Amino acid sequence: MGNHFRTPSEEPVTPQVPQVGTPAPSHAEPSSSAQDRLFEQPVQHSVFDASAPAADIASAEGFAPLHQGEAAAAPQAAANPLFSVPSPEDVPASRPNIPSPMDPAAPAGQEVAQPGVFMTQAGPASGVVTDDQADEVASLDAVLANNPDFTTVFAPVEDSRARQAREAGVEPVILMEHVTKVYPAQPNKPALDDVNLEIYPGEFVFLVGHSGSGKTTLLNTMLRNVKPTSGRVIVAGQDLMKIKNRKIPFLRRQIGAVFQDYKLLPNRTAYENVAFALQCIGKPKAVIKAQVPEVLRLVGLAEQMDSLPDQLSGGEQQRVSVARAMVNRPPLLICDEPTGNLDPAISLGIMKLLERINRTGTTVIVATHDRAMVDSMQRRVIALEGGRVIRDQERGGYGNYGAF
Ligand SMILES: Nc1ncnc2c1ncn2[C@@H]1O[C@H](COP(=O)(O)OP(=O)(O)OP(=O)(O)O)[C@@H](O)[C@H]1O
Repeated sequence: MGNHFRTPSEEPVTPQVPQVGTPAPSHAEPSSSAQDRLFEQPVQHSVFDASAPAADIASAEGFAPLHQGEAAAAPQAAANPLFSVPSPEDVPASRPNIPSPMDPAAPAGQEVAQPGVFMTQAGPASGVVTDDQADEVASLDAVLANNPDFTTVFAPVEDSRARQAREAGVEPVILMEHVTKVYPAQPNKPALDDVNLEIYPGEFVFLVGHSGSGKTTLLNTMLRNVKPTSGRVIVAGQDLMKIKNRKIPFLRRQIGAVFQDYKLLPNRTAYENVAFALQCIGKPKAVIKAQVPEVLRLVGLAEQMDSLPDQLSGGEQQRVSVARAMVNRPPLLICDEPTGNLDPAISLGIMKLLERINRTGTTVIVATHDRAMVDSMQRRVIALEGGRVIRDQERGGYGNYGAF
């Protein structure tokens, strides 16, 4: 997705560097023994500590290969203070800053419209909401809340989770402030237009919107593949507008990336594709030998390690790609239409896999056109339109926009 009008002279803005998810050749930075030691320890993850062994994931309850059945249980993230943001299940679906129809009405003339809020008239000039009006709005709210399609149309821009995290002193993994991107080829049509976002550790976020609404550009700014025209992008404490080129490989090794077209090396086996990601960041052979089979087992490909990509189905190839993205245990996983080439049943498996990875504490961001998936998972949804965030909903569905 999202390769419109790209020219070699424009993107990427930084030198090609090895990164998890985009294997690069052997000029990878040498390993440091400290990093390797860290990699081999049972880790307390920092937001940007990419080093937990895959065995940690395996030990996470229920995080088993897909074919081994269901029941992924609670995440281990709770044991980790840095991943202590409440899970979506723990966060009340209330809408704190949104006036309830049961609240006393604002004095006449002082009603403040909020974006996306289903506003009602405040009632008669006296400011009193009649019981009938309150009942009507309450029942409509209930309908909206229970129907993803309606909910997404009328949903408010919510910030309760962000506020909770902020109050708890947790830093966002991703912070975007007034981010605008104008590609030279389209000077009058910003691909991103004053985007403000906070994404916290452990969140699972869907990014939706029409084709061309800016999803890929937004993900690319997080990876520093695209440098915004203006604004501020902080990823795990690194200011990407100021980061030095030589530090970008370190940034990217903390971010797993999964793409619609898998981006596997065609002449390498599943094992070799995953191993290559570790080789690129200088992991010792012993670590690679231990980690790669483990992570392939976790994605249910224990039997296909020696298969070349063209001997695998689309879903299996995508699982190799997910394995490659997660083998270094990045705290952040960015997925650009990971199910775009897959049929619905296979897509479901990939999404379950991503959800399980998220349950181990990894922040997962998924750009998708998969309406059914977004509706069924009811996670945080950020909707883009014309490069602007038009909806940021703590738990939502796909909505009536963002479809093809
Ligand atoms: N390298 C580029 N040069 C010029 N314009 C670009 C470039 N990349 C993207 N655009 C434009 O920026 C806008 C956003 O594109 P982007 O690929 O981010 O959208 P998207 O939501 O990911 O779309 P899709 O769902 O089709 O992948 C579009 O108008 C697109 O044509």
